[in-house]
This record gives sequence, C-alpha cells and structure tokens, in this order.
Amino acid sequence: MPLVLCFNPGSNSLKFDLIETTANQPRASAGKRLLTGDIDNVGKDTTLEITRGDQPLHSEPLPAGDFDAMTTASLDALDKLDLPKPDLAGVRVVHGGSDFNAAVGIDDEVIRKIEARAELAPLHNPKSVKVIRALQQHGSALPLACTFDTAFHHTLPEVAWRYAIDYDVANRHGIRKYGFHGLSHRYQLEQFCSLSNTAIQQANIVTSHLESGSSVCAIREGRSVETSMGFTPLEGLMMGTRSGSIDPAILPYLMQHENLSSQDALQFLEKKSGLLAISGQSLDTRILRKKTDERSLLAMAMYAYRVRATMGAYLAVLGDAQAIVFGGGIGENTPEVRGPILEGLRGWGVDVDPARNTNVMAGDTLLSSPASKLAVWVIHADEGLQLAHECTQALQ
Ligand SMILES: Nc1ncnc2c1ncn2[C@@H]1O[C@H](COP(=O)(O)OP(=O)(O)O)[C@@H](O)[C@H]1O
Ligand SMILES: CC(=O)OP(=O)(O)O
Ligand SMILES: [Mg+2]
Repeated sequence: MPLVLCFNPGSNSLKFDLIETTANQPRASAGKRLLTGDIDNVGKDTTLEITRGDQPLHSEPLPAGDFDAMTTASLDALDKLDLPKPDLAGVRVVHGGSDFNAAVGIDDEVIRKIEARAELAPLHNPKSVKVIRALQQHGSALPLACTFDTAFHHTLPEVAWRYAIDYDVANRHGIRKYGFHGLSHRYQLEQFCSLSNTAIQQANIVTSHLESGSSVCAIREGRSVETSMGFTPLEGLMMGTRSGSIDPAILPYLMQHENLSSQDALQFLEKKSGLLAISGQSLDTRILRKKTDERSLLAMAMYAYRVRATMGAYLAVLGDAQAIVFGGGIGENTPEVRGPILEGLRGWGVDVDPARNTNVMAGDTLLSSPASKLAVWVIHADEGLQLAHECTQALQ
C-alpha cells in the first residue's frame, strides 16, 4: 500500500495530497485520499489549509514566498500532524517536451531536462523544480518521481501537432503542439469509461479542464488526438490571466506601439489578459459569477463562447462522439459557463435540463437526459489521484 505525497504546482496555487495507492490498481480513482493541502495566491501573503474531506486539520498564515518556501512550510506542517509517513513523493511537471511519455523517477538528468523546458512553461516548470529541490533538501529522503502534463498527448497525429510554419525551422527548434493538462484529461477519460461502462479503446469523447489554466481535448479510441494548448500553455482557450489564441500579428504590433520587450509582451499575454483583463476585476469565476456589471458579464460570456467553439470543432475532429465531459474548478462548479455551451451544442443532440445544470455543482454526474444523443458528464478532474497513480507505477 504505497502512501504517496503529491505536489501540484499550478500557475497560482500549490496543492498537495496524501494518497494511498495500491501497486496494481487499475486506475487512478482507486486511490484513497487521506488529506489535501492548498496554498492559493503563492507569491503574496497567504494561508496554508490542510483538510481531510470537509474536516479542517490545519490552517496557518504564511508570509509571501516562492514555491520552495511553500513546499518546506507544507512539509513542516505535515511533520507536526500525527500522520503515517509517506513512502514516496510525486511532483506534477507541466512541460516534458518530447523527452518523456510517462512518469519517471527523479535524478539530476531529469531535473536538467525540466529546467531546459522552463522557457516554454515559465509559469510552471521553474515552480516544479523549486518543489523538487525543497523535497530533496527536507531530509525525509523520500524516493521522488514526477509526471508530465505533456505525456498524454504523445499520441497526437502530425496533422494536429504540426504548425503551418517553415518545416525545417520548426523541426530545428522543436516548435510543435505538445498539449498540457494531460493528467486531468487522462483521469476524466478513465473515469468516464468506468462510470459509463465503456472500454478505453472505444471511448470517443471531448474532455475539458477548465480552471485558471483551461484546455479541451479530443480523444479517439482512448488516445488524445487534438488539444487546445500548444507549444506552451498559452495557446487555445481564454483563461484566468492568459489570452489564449490571438492573431500572432498582435504581438509585434504591441511591442512596437506600446514599446514592450518580448518578455513584457509575453507577460502581457500570460499575466494581464484573460478573465482578469476583460472583467477588470478578477481572474476567479467564483467572484465573477456573482457580478452583474457589463465587463464581468462579457468576461464570462467570452470564456464560455471560446469553450463552446472549441468543443464544437473537436466534435467535428472526432466525427462521432459519445460524450463531452466538464472538469476542473470552473467546469465542475460553474453552471453559468456550462449553460451557454450546452445551449450552443443542442444541434449535436445535447439534451440537458437547464434546472439540472444549475443544480449540479461538483461530483461525478451525468448531466444529460437519457434522450441526449451526446452524453454530458461532469467529472471531478482529480489531478492528485492521477499523479499518485502514475508516480507509484514509475517507482514500482
Ligand atoms: N469551487 C469552485 N467553484 C468555482 N470555480 C472554481 C472553484 N474552484 C476553482 N475554481 C476556478 O478555478 C480557478 C482556480 O484554478 P486552479 O486550478 O486552482 O489554479 P491553478 O491554475 O493555480 O492550478 C479559480 O480562479 C476559479 O475560476
Ligand atoms: C498547464 C497549465 O496551465 O496548468 P495550470 O492550469 O495548473 O496552470
Ligand atoms: Mg490547475
């Protein structure tokens, strides 16, 4: 019964879980979560919250610090609680490039490769390295493994991963679509198959991971064949603070007319765009869904519109699909976003009672009616369970 301590450094948050797995469990959802920890808004004064189910175990204010300091504070807090000792630790890494198609044990060479990809995932990869270094220095001497968002998308066909730019330049620089949120899309796929009694090889579905970072994935016969994030996690949908896809000509135009360096321009698109830029108030849909001012409503409508347009495109990619799945903090908990998407997909045979959509918040639920040609599921996209599962397999 390996006990796995998993760290998930996101763009804004550090989440961790203590999860009991079994060496030969069939899928991630078989893992058992003993507790979960959450530090939101890393970089500002913040709070570490540790909970077991709904029960608070520990709450501690933390001064502003980076992801290494947050990891050390989490490990210290866990040491003080009377808990069984973990057997291994796992870390989510966003960008593994073409180097990794499965979870691996961590050594210096793995860390070097993660660092080499930092330029392509500046909001993520450096944070994973900070978490890994803090784990190595903590003295608990846990075996360490990591797993990669990009791994699930290794099956993309070339028509999907290749950009229509100079063939040789693209090859020389490894410029291609990699795709992200693979832990979440894989978890949703396997959970959909388990709940609907579908064999993985027969699953043709569209999954969505809708949070601060957001992406959609088309899955044919159980394999990722198209996804909305690309060379970096900036492409695709509108996100909390990220623009998603825009006309690339906007970038040099902005650099010239707003006098921005390439780094400033990237910051503009990664940190100062998305829901935050349009609403002018918040990147968080928990706040925006309660607002009634014009710009907050526009931000929510634009977010939903882009998900709907991408899901529609991916239904065309698949040709024939059984289901769409909503996952992630927004996908699971925001009927205001799901509503216009479901309305827009009526022509594909989606039949969901609007009252049912309004009432479903979280949990693994079939949203659509039995008459719906395309099933609609809400599935709790549990990156922690997937991380624990994959890291256990890597260190077996
Ligand atoms: N319970 C919830 N209800 C509604 N929205 C949520 C909920 N939890 C998260 N969200 C949405 O997801 C976002 C946080 O995403 P998260 O994945 O925690 O961030 P990160 O990008 O750091 O991984 C919030 O800003 C909010 O828009
Ligand atoms: C890849 C990515 O955007 O991750 P997150 O949603 O955790 O920021
Ligand atoms: Mg996340």
